[in-house]
Amino acid sequence: MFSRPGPISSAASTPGGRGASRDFSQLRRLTSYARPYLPLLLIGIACTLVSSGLNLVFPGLFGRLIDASFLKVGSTDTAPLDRTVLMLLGIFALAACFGAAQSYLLSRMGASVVADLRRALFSHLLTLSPRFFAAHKTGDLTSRLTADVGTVQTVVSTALAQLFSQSVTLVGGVILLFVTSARLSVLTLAVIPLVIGTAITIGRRIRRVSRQVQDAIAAANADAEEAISGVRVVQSFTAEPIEQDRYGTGIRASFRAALARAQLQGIMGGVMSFLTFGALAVVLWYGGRQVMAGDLTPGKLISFLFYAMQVGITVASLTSIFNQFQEALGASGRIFELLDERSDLPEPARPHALGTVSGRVTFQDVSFGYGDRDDLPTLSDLNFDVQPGQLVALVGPSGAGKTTLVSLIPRFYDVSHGTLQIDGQDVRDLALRDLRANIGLVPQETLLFSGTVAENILYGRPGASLQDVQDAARAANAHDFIRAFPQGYDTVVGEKGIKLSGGQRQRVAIARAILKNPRILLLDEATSSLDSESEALVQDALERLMVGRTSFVIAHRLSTIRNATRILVLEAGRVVQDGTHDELMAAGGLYRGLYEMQFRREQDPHAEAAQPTPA
Ligand SMILES: Nc1ncnc2c1ncn2[C@@H]1O[C@H](COP(=O)(O)OP(=O)(O)OP(=O)(O)O)[C@@H](O)[C@H]1O
Repeated sequence: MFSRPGPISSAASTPGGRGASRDFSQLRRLTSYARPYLPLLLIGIACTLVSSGLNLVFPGLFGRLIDASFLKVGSTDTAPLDRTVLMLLGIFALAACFGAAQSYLLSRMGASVVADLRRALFSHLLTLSPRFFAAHKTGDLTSRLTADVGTVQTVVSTALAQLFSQSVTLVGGVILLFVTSARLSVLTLAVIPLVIGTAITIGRRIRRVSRQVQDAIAAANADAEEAISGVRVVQSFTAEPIEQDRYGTGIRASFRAALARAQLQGIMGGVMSFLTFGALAVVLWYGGRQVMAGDLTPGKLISFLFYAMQVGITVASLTSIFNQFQEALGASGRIFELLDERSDLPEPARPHALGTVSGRVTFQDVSFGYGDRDDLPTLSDLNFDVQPGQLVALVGPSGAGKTTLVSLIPRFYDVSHGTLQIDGQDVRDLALRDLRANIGLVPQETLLFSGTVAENILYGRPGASLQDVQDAARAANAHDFIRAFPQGYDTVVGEKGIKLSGGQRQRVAIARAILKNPRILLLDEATSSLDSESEALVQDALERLMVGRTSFVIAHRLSTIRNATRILVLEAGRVVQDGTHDELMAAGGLYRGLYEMQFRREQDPHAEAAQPTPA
């Protein structure tokens, strides 16, 4: 699920001016997600104030109880004891109620904020361009959606609640310490800088090692994800030991880092508890002398000890909350970075209305490069005009740029030079939604989504009637095999459609495109060998799909090439030949060579097995 974190993981906050101001702006941004839940937050804080305040009453009452009752040995008047214990019970009950309300309200706010954040992040991801996805690992993106948002969730829901309650306890506790005994307070508070110092120094190292644990687990997970999704390849190569080794190495690294973290946590726990209890011992020693001298009542000393313990525990937990906040800031940095990612396909400020599309497609002086090889554009000087309803076959050697050309039409990439027009309008002047609503894509690798057959077809036009779905399936030669399934259209296709055969998947994808009814069709014919009956069914469905639409077909089949109104022959990103089958055959050159090679292979599939395909 998680991949190795990208280089951006250094977004974790750093001490110092710029880091601190970035932390602050991140915190502000994070809190902006809490704004819709302000009432929840305010009521939650109010509950926190009440429950923490009530908890602070307990040590004082306890001290009073000791002075009023326990020290009066032999007294039969138990009324003060009864009253105080009743009050204590009442206070504990009230504090518990308010504490529960506080925990629920703040957790609810945290869960809501995080759900909003996840939704915003996912919706935003869907707007980004293929260029972005080519540069980021899926595992890294899903890890931000799950692990990073999860880290923020822990902090927003639990640590935030604790931060409020502990802060109240700390401030109240320190005031009450001074009220109880100013001298003892000074003595006790001298330890606090030591506690904070230890927590911060060791805490920082724990955070570093925690990050190593996370990184190592993320890396191991990325390996596991790859091995599991490619389990057939792993098994067919009997490569299980290699994968076990790879995963084992990652897990060993995470184990070592986890051990180091456990050591540091052990040391921190020991030092903290020694400091806390050591301070209490000193207080007991000094306070005991004051009691003996009659400067302090025993009850007050006990109250003081309780307050000191409360303050000590609060300081320790505040330091751990501080560390959690630091982690959450790092994680939210990774999230905001994605949210700030802008698509490199800007939407026009005032999109032109597209209206009813006839399907004319014009390439004018189009050049295009992916940007990583500036000197070598992938496509150069493309000039052609395709009339509505024409079938254009794209042929050419592997790597010539056929797929790239086709992906410019739905604006998966923007042209580097020139213009690409649909019905005479530059695609960059159209709203992406309008443009893509008119384009149907049937890729070589058919991708179905987990869900039922019907849901997959409906993807083409959500809200279509069952009758429309069935008509589309019929036209795609898919109806009969779907009907033959025990669950019919409700058959679950499995992840990526794994439960269907290759030919069945293709026909469902064709039905989906038919239901969408686009004016322009982009088709990458599958090269995977289907048996001839299945291939004939797919071919027949495709032909029906293409009728009346402008179709660009990355052609692998002779029949498509022959039927095409026009054939564009690409070589190294340029159209080197353009014409009908007959014209190009007569002209000789690359097309004729490719055609004859494929023709020979179709006659005798074994003869040219080692040769590249025409398309
Ligand atoms: N996302 C990408 N980023 C960078 N370069 C790419 C990308 N996709 C393709 N290329 C490069 O662009 C060139 C054209 O690739 P393209 O996939 O368009 O060729 P093709 O003619 O469709 O090949 P094939 O018939 O083998 O599918 C190749 O050199 C390829 O390496």
